[in-house]
Amino acid sequence: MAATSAATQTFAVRDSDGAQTVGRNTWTAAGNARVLMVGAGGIGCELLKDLVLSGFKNIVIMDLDTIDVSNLNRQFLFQKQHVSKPKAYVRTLILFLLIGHKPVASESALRFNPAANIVAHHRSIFDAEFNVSWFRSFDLVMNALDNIPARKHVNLMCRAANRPLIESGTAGYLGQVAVHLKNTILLFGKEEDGDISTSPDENAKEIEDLKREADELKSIKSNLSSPDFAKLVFEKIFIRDVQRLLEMSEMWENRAPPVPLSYNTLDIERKNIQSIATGVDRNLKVWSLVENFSIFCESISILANRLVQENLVDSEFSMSFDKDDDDALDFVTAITNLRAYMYGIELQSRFKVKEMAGNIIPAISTTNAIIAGLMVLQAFKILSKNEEECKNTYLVHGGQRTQIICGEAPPKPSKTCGTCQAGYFTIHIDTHKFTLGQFVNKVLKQDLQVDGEISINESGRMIYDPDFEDNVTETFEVLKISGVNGRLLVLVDNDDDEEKNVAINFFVVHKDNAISYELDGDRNFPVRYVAKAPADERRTRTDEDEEPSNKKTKADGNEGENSIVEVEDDEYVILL
Ligand SMILES: Nc1ncnc2c1ncn2[C@@H]1O[C@H](COP(=O)(O)OP(=O)(O)OP(=O)(O)O)[C@@H](O)[C@H]1O
Ligand SMILES: [Zn+2]
Repeated sequence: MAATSAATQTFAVRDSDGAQTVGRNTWTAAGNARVLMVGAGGIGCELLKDLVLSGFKNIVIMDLDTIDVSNLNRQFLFQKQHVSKPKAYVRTLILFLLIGHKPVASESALRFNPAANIVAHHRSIFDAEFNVSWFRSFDLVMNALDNIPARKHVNLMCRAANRPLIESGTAGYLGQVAVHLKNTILLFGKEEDGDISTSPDENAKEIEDLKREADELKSIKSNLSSPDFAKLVFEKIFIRDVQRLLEMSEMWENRAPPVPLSYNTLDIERKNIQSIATGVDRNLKVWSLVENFSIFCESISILANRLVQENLVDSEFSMSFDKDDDDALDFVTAITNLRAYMYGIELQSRFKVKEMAGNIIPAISTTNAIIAGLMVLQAFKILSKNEEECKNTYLVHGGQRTQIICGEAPPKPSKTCGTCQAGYFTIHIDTHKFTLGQFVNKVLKQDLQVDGEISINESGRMIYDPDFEDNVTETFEVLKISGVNGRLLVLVDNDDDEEKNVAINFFVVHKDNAISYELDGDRNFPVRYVAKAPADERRTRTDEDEEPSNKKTKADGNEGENSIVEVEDDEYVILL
């Protein structure tokens, strides 16, 4: 096959070439490292090529998807005949072209040897068999994903397995590479700021407003089948809500106030317009105010009718926006334009609204290529033990900056972030014998000295809390937390489910005939106990202070170093 030899010639890298380029030590470290690459799409495609060409020899690829025609314009390794094949599988074939070795099929994976040992899984990274022990088998994990849940999951697994993670993302011309080393793991994206506190008066007013709003919406919703439904919605959003806002005069001191629309006037004008543009024009032309009004009325009736029909079958059914649903897009275009008109904002075409509301950001292959390359540079630093030189790297475009690529040291773990502050343990037990009660008393209370109101969740299912002790005599097997990778999240304070309250994660591994338990993990994880204090005790506490009366807070310290610091207005964290 001509293509094969051409590709082989172009891409083959001899050991001596690579060693000369990056230095023998780095080259050897890359060659010896076992790397996991999660996601084989836009970035992954580039990354895989870069890894192989940079001397990496042991790579595991994971991608759950198959190739779509729409991928071909930028995921250059894919060709037309690969459409609908698993991405992971085709990667292997393509590498075969790159370095000229035959793929050998195995059950769920394909591998080939000897220059590079690449295993491809057409699977989701969430699958239970990819557990902590499995993650531990890698020296480095690289994410080339397109969604936050999968990124969070890999982050969690890397923390638990104590493996470095190089994270990536691109959006149009923008891109970023984030390095998550041990103890610097952060969630993808920015930490959220704490809640802004409100006074009791403000709260009462807020509750009253929320109630009024809920009643109003309920009454409108009860008129879904009424011919006046469009009018009811219109009058709420474009008249009453605006009038309420206009009453807050301080809001409009420095900007132009909105002008409420008139249903009746628009309704009369609507009868005079001929027909709304169709076809390409409908998408590209900016509709007039009356056209927007008319399409608003039409589309909302269609959607309301659809909702009524669906609710006959499933009373819980609710609609969500889909950019490819024509009626939904008509509705969103019209209603945003009506609102924009009211505020003197430029109206937009249906096409533009689709791009914005559908969050369509063109994928740019150059950006993916740059980001993949930058990931490999960070990988070199980690593998050649120069971790302190790692940088979170940003590809920026426009604005004030003159440089396109900027780097900064990865941020320190956040003191208020649940993922940063959580403890991660693997516990080896005989799941047929070990009971939940033993876990609570021996592991949590005695060994880790966790105190307070603990509740335990497993994959979203609550299995224990202080008012629900039914399971304490059950074994893990009976509770179906068996096998290789049942994940327990220990939540302290079950008043609210905020993620930051997740204090300790346990990965349960079954061990035949284990007499007691073995616990692997860093016992010096920062937060031992997160609890909400009653509102009147909101202040910074120290060891000497009295415990909040209704909480069994324990500062567990004998060196006087432990202190309870207030991290947010209504919460104490004990730092060890
Ligand atoms: N849980 C997961 N396990 C394994 N692979 C995943 C998981 N979630 C997402 N992926 C993969 O990550 C890749 C992300 O690549 P990319 O952002 O280029 O997406 P794409 O689907 O190829 O392109 P686009 O979304 O732009 O059409 C996809 O191939 C996707 O299948
Ligand atoms: Zn964090």
